[in-house]
Amino acid sequence: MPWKQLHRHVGLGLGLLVLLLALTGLALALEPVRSHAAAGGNASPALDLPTLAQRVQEEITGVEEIRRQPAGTLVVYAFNGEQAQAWRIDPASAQVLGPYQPGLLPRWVKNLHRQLLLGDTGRWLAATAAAAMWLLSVSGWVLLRRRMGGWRHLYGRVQGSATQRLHVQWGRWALPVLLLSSSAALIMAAATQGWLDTESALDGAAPVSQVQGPARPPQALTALHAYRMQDLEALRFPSATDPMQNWQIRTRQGQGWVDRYSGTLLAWKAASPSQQLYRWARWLHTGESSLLWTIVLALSSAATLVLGYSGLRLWRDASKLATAPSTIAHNSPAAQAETLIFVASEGGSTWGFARALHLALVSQGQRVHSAALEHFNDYAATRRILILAATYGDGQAPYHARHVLNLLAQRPAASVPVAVLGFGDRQYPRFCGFADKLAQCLAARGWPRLLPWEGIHQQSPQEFARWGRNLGQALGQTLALDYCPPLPAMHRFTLVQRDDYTCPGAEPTVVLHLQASPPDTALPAFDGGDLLGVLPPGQHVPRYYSLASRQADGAAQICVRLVPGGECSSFLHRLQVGETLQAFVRPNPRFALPHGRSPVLLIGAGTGIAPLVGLIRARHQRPMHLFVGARHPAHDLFFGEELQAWLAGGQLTRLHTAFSRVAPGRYVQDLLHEESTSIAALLAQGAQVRVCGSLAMAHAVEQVLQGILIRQGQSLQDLKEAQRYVEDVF
Ligand SMILES: Cc1cc2nc3c(=O)[nH]c(=O)nc-3n(C[C@H](O)[C@H](O)[C@H](O)COP(=O)(O)O)c2cc1C
Repeated sequence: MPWKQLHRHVGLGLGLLVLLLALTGLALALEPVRSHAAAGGNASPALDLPTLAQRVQEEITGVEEIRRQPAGTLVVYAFNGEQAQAWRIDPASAQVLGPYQPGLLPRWVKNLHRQLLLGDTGRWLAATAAAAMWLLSVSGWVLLRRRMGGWRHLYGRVQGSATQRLHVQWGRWALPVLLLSSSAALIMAAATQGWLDTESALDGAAPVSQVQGPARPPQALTALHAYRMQDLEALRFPSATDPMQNWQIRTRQGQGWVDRYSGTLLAWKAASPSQQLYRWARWLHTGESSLLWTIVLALSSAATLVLGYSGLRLWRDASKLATAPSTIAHNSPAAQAETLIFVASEGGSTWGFARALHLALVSQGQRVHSAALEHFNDYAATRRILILAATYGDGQAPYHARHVLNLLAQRPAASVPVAVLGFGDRQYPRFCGFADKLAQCLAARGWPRLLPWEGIHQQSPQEFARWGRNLGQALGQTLALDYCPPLPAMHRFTLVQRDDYTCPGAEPTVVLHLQASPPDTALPAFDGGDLLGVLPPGQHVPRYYSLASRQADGAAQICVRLVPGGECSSFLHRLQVGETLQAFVRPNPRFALPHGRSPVLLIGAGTGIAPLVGLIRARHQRPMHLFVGARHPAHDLFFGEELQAWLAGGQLTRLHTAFSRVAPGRYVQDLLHEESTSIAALLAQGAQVRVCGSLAMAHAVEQVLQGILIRQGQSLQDLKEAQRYVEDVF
């Protein structure tokens, strides 16, 4: 079932109605909290039922009925001569507390909630909103499970943008409650339509007493002693003028008649299953007799507002990103195209890359057809197939392409060469896992390979352009793929300080201290390890640099090595104090440290030290061990002075350094080898590991740590899956 479409269409179509009911539901949930507070003021124990009835009868003339409201408030209805009266009474003494006046505003809100002040039509609309909420909850669960990679990971760390995280985090706590509450609302709506027997009035054929004599006072009615006060819903007194009438009682369990002359039970009618169901539904939906549940309901109503807001933003972002094949210009019919492009995408961004590739090939004079991956096929005219595939969950396919591997495994290979390009993120344990599986499956089935499969990290425009050049070579053409996914809003930063490092025989490096231009209230809060996307003047492709500081540190610090011919690094190296640049912050929540006391192993080399410094700055109050590689202690140990100060102050527990240009010439992986015993001990204590640096360094580090872990009966994959081992690789 297309759950995403269902969730989206119901949310967009009926969202306003659901939000109105959520708002009024929130107001109504606060009302029982108020009456609980009012009823809970008296700490003395409540009277038993016969005593209460006796005292009420003595104190109030013309008593007809005592009702106990779900929150515990007792109301006595009496008819004094010509006038109907209602009094609130104290459950502990039966004394009159004052006249009973239900508030007008809560009644108005209740009407708005139940029938939108529109009578029968409104009741149907409210029922529709309940059904919409139910559908949103069910589809939300399915989508949540899919996004998190299974039920087991449902409450694990959430990935994605701030809005995605907001939607998932609120959703996974609120959904169970919203599902229960909307199911209950549907049952209540069925009852309102008369499809369910709820029978709440004290009526029915009243049995007649067989005994004669004087009527007994309430305390002498033996049957009345059997009922608990907390179960009572209503007790109706027999009429003083009609000797045939008896006592009637209604409790949660059912209703009965007590003989006014003998005090025995004349008849008892237990609540039917549909009445019980209705009671449960009312309890679940209104939380009326439980303060705790009322608070939970109020919170879930508030969550609906947050979910509505974040859902709308997600929809807006997705519709900006998604480029369905129908909106791709020059999309030739599949059977006539020389090049077929198949796309697997969950969030839509891969479609942007596909579109750029499509247009670039069309501009070379090719006939190109782009389609979603589940339409994978080949035709007589097909000369090549290009697959662009994102990875989701834990190395899995985007949902729409979930059956593609089975499909490929069943079909015979054609002689058409195929290239697979993955889109993913190296911080996930299975980088581009789905593209990898696709490439393996195609190779196993015997499809010729146009290019070795490759993975693009974090939608990097540079990596995409490089792959384009390789593809061009394979096709004997020049292919310039100049595409960058839509960027977030830019902010202006001013350079306030620069620390230059020059190392003989190596490219210079600079640490830049940048301050957002005041007053920039729209700049999101950032942490060490998040990324700064810098846009050099006249360019539209950003370069990402890890942040070595938090917003609380006053300036955004980045560490930039000059890349020969690199436009962005050259621009940053030329930047002088007082000059400005355009940049934005991209959150990197996977790299952040989770709360806890377990030790932390920070491993990095070169400019890779920057995000690790950002983590140390956050003063995590836990053992922090830094392993860092550089060329020479005097030339390129970035943040060297700060590191010494943090070591002296205890913010950093141990600092291990390896210098490649100082005899005997060691790298960070050599350090890890030497310290393998202490590292093994830290890992056994549940250490968190963060690694940052070049791909080559990250591989070397992985190998050493894998060796240590195997001796402990663990593997690096275990650590990655537990998100204890996270890499930030460039
Ligand atoms: C919930 C979630 C899970 C992800 N899982 C993986 C993964 O297991 N491996 C990987 O390489 N990338 C993973 N990614 C990163 C995406 O594949 C990457 O951002 C991709 O560019 C998204 O493309 P799309 O917008 O077309 O779906 C995940 C992203 C999210 C939000």
